Amino acid sequence: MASLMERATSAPQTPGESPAACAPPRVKVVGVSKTFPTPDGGVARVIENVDLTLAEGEFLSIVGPSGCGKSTMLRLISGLTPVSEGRIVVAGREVTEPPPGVGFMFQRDTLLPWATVSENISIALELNGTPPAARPARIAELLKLLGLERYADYRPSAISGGMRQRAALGRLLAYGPELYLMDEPFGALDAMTKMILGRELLRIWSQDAKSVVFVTHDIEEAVGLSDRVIVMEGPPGRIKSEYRIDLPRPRDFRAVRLLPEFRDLCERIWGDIGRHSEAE
Ligand SMILES: Nc1ncnc2c1ncn2[C@@H]1O[C@H](COP(=O)(O)OP(=O)(O)OP(=O)(O)O)[C@@H](O)[C@H]1O
Repeated sequence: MASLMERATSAPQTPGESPAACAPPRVKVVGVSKTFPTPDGGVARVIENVDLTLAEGEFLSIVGPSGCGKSTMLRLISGLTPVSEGRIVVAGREVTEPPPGVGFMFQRDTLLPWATVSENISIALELNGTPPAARPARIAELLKLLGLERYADYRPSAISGGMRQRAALGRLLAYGPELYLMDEPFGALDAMTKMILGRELLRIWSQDAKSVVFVTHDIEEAVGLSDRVIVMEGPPGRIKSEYRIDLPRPRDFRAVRLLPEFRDLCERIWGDIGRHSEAE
C-alpha cells in the first residue's frame, strides 16, 4: 500500500477524482444514471449522473443517508443491475454483465446452508480453478486466518452471525477477486464483532491490497478502513463530497480512533450527512 500512499497528494479533490489517477483505474464510472419503473407506471430516478474512479489497490467507502442509492451504485458496478445512462468500466472492459475477478459480500451472509464452513470455502476454490489437491491447504490457511478452525465442519445454521460473516469473508478470500464489492458486510453484527472483523479486514487488505468498494452506514468504520470516503446524497443519488483519508498505514482499526485527525474527519463527514438530512 505504500506505493498508493506515496502517489497520493494532499491537494483537495473534486468528486470523481482518484488519488492515484496516474495508474489505470480498477473501476471507472462515467456519467451514470439509473431509473427504475415505479408501481404506478412512472419512473424513479435513483442515481443521477455519477462519475467515480477507483484506483488499483484503493479502499473506497461510500456513506450517505438511507435510500440515497449506495447499494444501487454497488450493484451497477457489479454488473448485476444495468445502467440506464453512462458507462462503467472495470479493469478496462465495459460492464454489461458481472465481470470476472469481482467478489461480493453482503450484510447477510449468502453461505450455502447445506454445506459446512469448509465446503463453502472449497466451492469458491473450485470456482476459481484451484486444483483439488491444493484446496485442503488453502482451506486450512483461511480457517486459521479467520479463527474458524474449530468450526470447519459446522453448517452455517450452527455458528454465530459473526462466525458466518467470517466464513463469508473466507469464501471471498478463497475466490480471490481483484475487486471486492462489500455492501454493509458487518452491518448486522454487534459492535465488538464489527471491530474484530474490521481489524481482520484491514490486516488482510494490508498484506494483499485489492481494490475495495465498501458501502456502510458507519462513518467511523468507513474512515478507519478507507483511503477515501465518498458521501452520497439523494434521491436521486449523487456524489455530494469526497474525503481523502490520510491516516497512517498500516492502521490499527481500534487505535486509529484515538487520533484527533480521525475524530475531525468523522465530525466533518457527519456534518455533511447531517446537513443533508436536516435539509430534507
Ligand atoms: N430493483 C429496484 N426497483 C425499484 N426501485 C429500486 C430498486 N432497487 C433500489 N430501488 C430504489 O432505489 C433507491 C435507493 O436504494 P438503495 O438500496 O440503493 O439505497 P441505499 O442508500 O443503499 O439505502 P440503505 O442505506 O437504506 O440500504 C430506493 O428508493 C429504492 O427503493
